[in-house]
Amino acid sequence: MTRHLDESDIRIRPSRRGSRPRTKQRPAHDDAARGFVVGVNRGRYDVLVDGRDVVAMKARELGRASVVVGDDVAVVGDTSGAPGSLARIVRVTPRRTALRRSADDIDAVERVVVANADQLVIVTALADPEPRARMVDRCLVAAYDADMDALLCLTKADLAEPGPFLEQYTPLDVPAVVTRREGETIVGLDEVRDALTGRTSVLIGHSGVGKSTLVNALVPDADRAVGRVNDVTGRGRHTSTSAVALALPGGGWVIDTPGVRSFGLAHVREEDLLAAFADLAEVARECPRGCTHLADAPDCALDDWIASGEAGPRGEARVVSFRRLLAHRSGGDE
Ligand SMILES: Nc1nc2c(ncn2[C@@H]2O[C@H](COP(=O)(O)OP(=O)(O)OP(=O)(O)O)[C@@H](O)[C@H]2O)c(=O)[nH]1
Ligand SMILES: [Zn+2]
Repeated sequence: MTRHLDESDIRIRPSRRGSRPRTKQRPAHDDAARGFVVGVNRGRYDVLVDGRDVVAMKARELGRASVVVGDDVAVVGDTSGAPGSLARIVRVTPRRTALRRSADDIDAVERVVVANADQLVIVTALADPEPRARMVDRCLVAAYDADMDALLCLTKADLAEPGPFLEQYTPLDVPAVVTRREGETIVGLDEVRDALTGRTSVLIGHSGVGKSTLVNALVPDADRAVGRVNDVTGRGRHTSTSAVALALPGGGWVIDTPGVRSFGLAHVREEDLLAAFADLAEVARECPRGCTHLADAPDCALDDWIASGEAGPRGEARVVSFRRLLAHRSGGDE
């Protein structure tokens, strides 16, 4: 890993650059190591530093700033990773993406759940349990709000055809991978692996959809990847509800979110979601101020676009899908 510079580096660096040696009195931490947060456990952070699993706490100077799985951090102190050692996180690099949730659909105070992930993998069974379109929509909203890509992972195709369910997402261009069980093997894993390799992916899904089955197939030595998990499949796998990052053998990370089954989306504004649909955002520039862009919004430019025929069938389908997502921000998962 290379040393990086961020704003705080620049701010604290003494102006007389050439004239080191380092003084003892400033807390600049320019000797800090760079780390990647792979787990959070009751105020302790599992941080990967140069391939070592280091346990760290937040330095007091970070105050109430949050540190979450996926964060790129600077650590000082004992970064040996030796048993009983404890390092300190002194800095969090500005996040590229931030997956957020509100406590519920009314509480607009959100918190970040995972940082810097590239895509949200929405794991849904095609049957047993029945797929929940509304929950998928809500995950899509969360992904787009986070500036992440979305990937549908439809499991149990041995029990039901993916076609009808998948069609709902065609206008949104959500990519999908489909898996099924044949005897003891899961077919379709290669496609899943291709979609995940080299990227940081957050997996989310309701209980019973086959998420653990997937994680175990993708990360055979999930235990060692984080250096602290003792039972990958059983209960008690993670006593906390926080996320954990597992290294993929071919590169990239899978972030499992055992406690995160749904998202409060109160913090997501129309414009946040609209930004993920460049074509619609362009049209909506003509909207009246404060337009909600919902079906009942007066003079919404999206309606004119459809009425004029300019949108075409595909544009119209996109508007309908976009509005469905907007509407599903509230009202829970069911
Ligand atoms: N028919 C079928 N069953 C599957 C498939 N994938 C997983 N299962 C079964 O579905 C059940 C649930 O799988 P898990 O991997 O435990 O599901 P999970 O989403 O991790 O659920 P929790 O562990 O409760 O969070 C298990 O009995 C699996 O064997 C599949 O592709 N087809
Ligand atoms: Zn509008």
